[in-house]
Amino acid sequence: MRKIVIAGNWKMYKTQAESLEFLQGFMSHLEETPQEREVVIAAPFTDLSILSKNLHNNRVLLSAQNIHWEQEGAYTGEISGSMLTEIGVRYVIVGHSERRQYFGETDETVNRRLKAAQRCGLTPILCVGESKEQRENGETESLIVTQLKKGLVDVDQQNLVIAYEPIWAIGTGDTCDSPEANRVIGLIRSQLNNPHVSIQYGGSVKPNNIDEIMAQPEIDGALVGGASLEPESFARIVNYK
Ligand SMILES: O=C[C@H](O)COP(=O)(O)O
Repeated sequence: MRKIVIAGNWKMYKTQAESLEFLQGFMSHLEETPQEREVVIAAPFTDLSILSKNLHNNRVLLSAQNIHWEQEGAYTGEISGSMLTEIGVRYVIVGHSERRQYFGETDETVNRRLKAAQRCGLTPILCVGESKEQRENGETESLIVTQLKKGLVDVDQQNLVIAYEPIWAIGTGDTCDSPEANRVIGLIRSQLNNPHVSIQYGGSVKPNNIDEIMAQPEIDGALVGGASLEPESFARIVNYK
């Protein structure tokens, strides 16, 4: 059975005070959210602890946006899995295109982070997706197959979510056509050895396109950036029809 997972990725937005203000506006909207939909917020490290203390039930699960592959050590600026699980974090985003583009993330480091997350019981959300240039050159399929093949070496597919995020659709308002997102997600599924892995779509998901995206048979959720920052907008997304 594939789970529906709707995750908001706050990226480098929201102080602690702003994150609590968000919760105040957001939680009441969840009364109408079907129980089987998993709602996740991937907040900056500094917000996770205070959010955890203010989320008194498991209706909203917390995610980090990165994790180091070692359990501890001299790795200035990094965070370990046990530091995250200790404060109640359940998910971690791994291999987001912004980490690949700006911080030197490779399929090999993605693989190490995925395994580290699973070792301490976190569910990783592995991001894959092509750039505009790669799409125009007809490289979408081969790129994604490579990202999966290298990223998933020795990774347990029983505890994994994948997000298909075409880079050209991120933060641009230029959403990938839903049938096309459905097709690529079908291709991703064909590369996996567990048919129950949930696969999200990400890239300019908004209140006005979520219904259409979630109507696609292969799409099991969304990874939402900008539209997850406002309570009403993210609520409309998690409460899609
Ligand atoms: O992780 C989320 C994605 O990068 C999508 O961001 P966006 O919804 O602002 O396009």
